[in-house]
Amino acid sequence: MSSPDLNQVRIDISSTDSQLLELLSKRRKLSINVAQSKLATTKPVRDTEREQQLLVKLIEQGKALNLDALYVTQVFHSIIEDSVLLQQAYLQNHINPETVAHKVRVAFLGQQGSYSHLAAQKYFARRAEEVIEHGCASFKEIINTVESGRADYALLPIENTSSGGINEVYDILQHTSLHIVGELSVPVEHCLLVATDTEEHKIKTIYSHFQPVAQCSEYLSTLNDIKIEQADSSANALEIVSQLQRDDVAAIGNSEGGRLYGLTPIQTGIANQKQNYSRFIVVARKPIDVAAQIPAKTTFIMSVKQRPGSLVDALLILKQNKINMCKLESRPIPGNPWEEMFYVDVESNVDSDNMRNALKNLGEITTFIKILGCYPSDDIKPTNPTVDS
Ligand SMILES: O=C(O)C(=O)C[C@]1(C(=O)O)C=C[C@@H](O)C=C1
Repeated sequence: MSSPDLNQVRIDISSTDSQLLELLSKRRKLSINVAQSKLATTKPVRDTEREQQLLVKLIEQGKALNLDALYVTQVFHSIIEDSVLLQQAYLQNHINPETVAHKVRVAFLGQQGSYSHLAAQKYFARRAEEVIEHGCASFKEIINTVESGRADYALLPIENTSSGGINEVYDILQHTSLHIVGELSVPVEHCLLVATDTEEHKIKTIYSHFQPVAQCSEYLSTLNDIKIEQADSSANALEIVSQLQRDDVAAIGNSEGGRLYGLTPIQTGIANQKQNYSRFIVVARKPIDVAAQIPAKTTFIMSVKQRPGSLVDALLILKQNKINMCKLESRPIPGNPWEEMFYVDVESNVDSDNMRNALKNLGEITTFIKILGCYPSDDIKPTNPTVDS
């Protein structure tokens, strides 16, 4: 048998890919139709039972076509995630028409290639056709840029799965007039990046923002005689190393950002936790409404009376109203030694009856309470198909 002609096979592959794209686009239009129908019925966007039925059927059909179950599941998890995000965006635009914009100005920490820059690109890819980027040198500058109207949104990293909460951001939230309008989690894959053809044992100085240093502490402790030089951001570290062009310096950063500065990774996956994620919040001058069909989160801050059990009493109010708390952080209140401000994230829409009731009751027993924002939850967990094997 003569072997297939590569050029012809490639032409056939390209044509099949075009058909796949057309089908994906057709499916997306159907997702919008679903969203329109849910708008009228207020049914939730997510229907995991339907997803499970879909996946089981698709796995079965896939088997008959020689496609393995894992592959089919992965492809359709990604298709369904897109469908959910698309529907959520449609419903959010419908309920907040004033936020629909062709062009948005976004402030973030650092410059091109920083994790915040990559997160901003990811978040706004679905929300605006044009993003005007506004890199800032500090969190204060970011907040100021949005408060003064020079940018529409800011992205702030709030916590990381390795190094925990970012205190400076929590403290800033106590005083800003901005509101949380969104969140997103991005995988943080730290690498050791270099500008020349060098090796790990030759590195004497590592440039990095202090957060990656904390997140990679275990790897860094295995290196001998290393000096850590602090940079303003991860991207700033990449820029310095790119300018120095030395065999004995390296930066901690992500490989995508490194590419922008002509750097190559010599070690990958150097974070303490292999599943290293950063969660960002998106803030704006005006609060938004969250459609009832979408899972929402509300963030509020509160301080309680200095007496036994006051925090427990506050949390019991959430329990009595069947509200799940997904985060609790405490930070000192400047000028009030040993008093704490509590940051609470709950899985609830601020406009729901339960949440209104809880906030009313909390108002009666707390010494201070302020809602920082209500926003769509970023957490789209893939549905598990029940596969009989
Ligand atoms: O069928 C629905 O209700 C949809 O919203 C569509 C769809 C899908 O894309 O297939 C998306 C989200 C739901 O969780 C289930 C299925």
